[in-house]
Amino acid sequence: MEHALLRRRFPVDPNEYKLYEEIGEGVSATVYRALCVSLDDEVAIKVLDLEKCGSDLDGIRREVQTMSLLDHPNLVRAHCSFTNGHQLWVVMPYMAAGSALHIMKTSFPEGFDEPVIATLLREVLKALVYLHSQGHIHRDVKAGNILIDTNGAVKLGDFGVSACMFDTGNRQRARNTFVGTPCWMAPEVMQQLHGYDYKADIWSFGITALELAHGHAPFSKYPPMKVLLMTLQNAPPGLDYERDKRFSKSFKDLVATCLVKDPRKRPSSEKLLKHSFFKHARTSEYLARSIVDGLPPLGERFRELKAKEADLLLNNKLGGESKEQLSQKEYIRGISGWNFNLEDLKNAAALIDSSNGTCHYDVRDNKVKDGSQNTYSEPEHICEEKVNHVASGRPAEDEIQEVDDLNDALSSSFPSRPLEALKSCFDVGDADDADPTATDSSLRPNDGSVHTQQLPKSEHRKSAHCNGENLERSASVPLNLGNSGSHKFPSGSLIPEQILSPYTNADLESGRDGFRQKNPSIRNRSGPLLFRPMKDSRTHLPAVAPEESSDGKVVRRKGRFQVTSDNISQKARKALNCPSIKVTMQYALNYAAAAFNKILVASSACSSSSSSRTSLQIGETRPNLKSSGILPALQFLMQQNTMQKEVLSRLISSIEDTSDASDGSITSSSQSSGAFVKEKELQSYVIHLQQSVTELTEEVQRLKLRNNQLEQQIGALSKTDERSQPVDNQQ
Ligand SMILES: Nc1ncnc2c1ncn2[C@@H]1O[C@H](COP(=O)(O)OP(=O)(O)OP(=O)(O)O)[C@@H](O)[C@H]1O
Repeated sequence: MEHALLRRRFPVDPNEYKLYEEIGEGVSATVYRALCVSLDDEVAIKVLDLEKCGSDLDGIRREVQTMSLLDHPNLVRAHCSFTNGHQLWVVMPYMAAGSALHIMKTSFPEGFDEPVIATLLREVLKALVYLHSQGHIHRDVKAGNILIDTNGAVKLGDFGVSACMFDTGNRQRARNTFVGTPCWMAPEVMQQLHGYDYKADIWSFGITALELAHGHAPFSKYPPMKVLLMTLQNAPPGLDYERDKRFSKSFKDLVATCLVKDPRKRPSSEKLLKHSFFKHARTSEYLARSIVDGLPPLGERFRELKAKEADLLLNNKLGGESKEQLSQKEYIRGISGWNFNLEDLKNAAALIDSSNGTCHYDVRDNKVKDGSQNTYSEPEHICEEKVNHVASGRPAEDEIQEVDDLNDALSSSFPSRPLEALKSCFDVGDADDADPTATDSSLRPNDGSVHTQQLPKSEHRKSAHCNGENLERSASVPLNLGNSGSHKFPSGSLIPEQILSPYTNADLESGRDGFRQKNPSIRNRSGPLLFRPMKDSRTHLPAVAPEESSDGKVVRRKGRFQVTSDNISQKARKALNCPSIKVTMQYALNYAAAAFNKILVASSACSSSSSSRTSLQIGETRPNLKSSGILPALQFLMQQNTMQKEVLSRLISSIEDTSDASDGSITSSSQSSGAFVKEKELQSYVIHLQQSVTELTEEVQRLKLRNNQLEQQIGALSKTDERSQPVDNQQ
């Protein structure tokens, strides 16, 4: 393991780097090949737009810290990081072969051979064993994050910083519910019922194994909502088909071991490393020989892939089948997204063939696949995921009917995209709200136009590419990297205050309210990379649990929404029991939870406005709840409540519509006296606020502890410098 003290010091000045071509692109970051001039070392620089991630600067700081503290040969570790204008630059070792996904797309569209897979997975698993032992969850294990060097060295990338990528617009809301990419996402992460732990990485690891074996992840051709539905309802995917005959029994067993729906039944990473499959693993030299040698330069491959994507997009538009194809492209890019169109839910259910328990695609799908990715054109791919109705215990017709019920139940209130209507009502003040279908934003080439606040990314990319390959540019040349007027604060030492320095105290003081209004989720509650179970959304909201009604009848209660069981109509009851509506309700609850978090933030902002210091420094984020400070928050809360109540009322009445006229006993607290209910709600929110304060205090303690560790490291580094000084002088 590389020792911290022996590391070379990478400069924390953007002018010390020469940016070359673009080699990768994420949701809100672009990765460039670059040269560190003073050290004459080739590096990769990940450029994150802090304005895009502005809603979770705290999260970024925490995660960049994490990135600097973790140290393992199979993890990409940041050399240093610093701000440049509105951007955060993270300087990393350059992994010249790129990601396993890039390599597959270029040379192995059908997936790798087993020894290659075993070698890649073993290295990734070593990284996971280390991460888990340090109390971290990676949360984004996938082929796109397995980076390979020319010598065949394998490193897992994108830990830490990745989490902030979702924190803008709709993605920010997505972040509050789950993190990761749907195809690789464990069922418990999707459900968010009981939280999740490091076993979620084991599921993603199993999906990654399938991805490396087939060239794409299971369900990758489906839109996100279908992926959610299929992951939750279907039997886990595996290596069970004709085309998988080439794989050994031990590989099949490894995949089956990881892809168990119950996380408790999945092995730990440590145990998994002992699996017999890894006997097939070879050396890094083998990897270099078999998959790296002969590859065109990374920048060139990246450009070609982008050109292919652009073609696909163009074809989509011309062919008028953009929706399905865009979703595919979304997955080709490995980006998660949201699509709540009920038609998709119905289509997903319609894919289920009750007679043989398999899924199939229609002619249209096939055409799309043929025209886009040859990966999907072979007959065996046309039927790749088996749907296990025995597992779900219900015939397919029922599932289709349930989706119909769900549609019936909701469509009267929300004529189109009902879940988006819920979303927009539960979330306020977000700059990106205008386009609820903005999942597609990530699909647009040069999507700078989507985020109008920041310098356009399109220009950024244009300048990076305008002259074709190897466009060399000094980092000081504006690439919208805005040196002028910016505040540069080196953060090579990764001291949190420095990392978050583009905002001056004055900026923060004068603009905090506006800033937080624009970025309401400044405190990300999903706890990126910290090893603790996700908070159950029910800690924010009244529990979802069966309970006895006053007359002894069981009622189902979801927040303020309660249903008496014996009076509800058959149809409405069915709709409520439908997994889709359970997921729907969970989203609703999660968005309500997100709204609550914003209230917490608002109260924090109010209370801290009297302070002259920035609240973005470690240990200062805790809200100080004074009555004068909390008043605006409570007003905000009341406003929120009214909106939420409206939505819930519409939801209730839509379900009532589906029941018989005689059935009229669906009740909700919205029917109770308004003032009394509001008072109760406020009381309960205040209790939640107090709970959150306690949690924040704990988090501050944790951060302080880390800060101390950092300071010790800095101290040790300074001592080493002092010791080496006399030697230099003598020379
Ligand atoms: N150190 C590196 N060396 C070479 N290529 C890299 C490096 N880091 C990242 N890349 C390339 O850039 C791509 C995007 O980087 P990264 O995964 O960190 O961004 P991201 O926004 O987190 O992506 P995603 O949203 O897919 O998780 C990677 O898939 C990889 O191909």
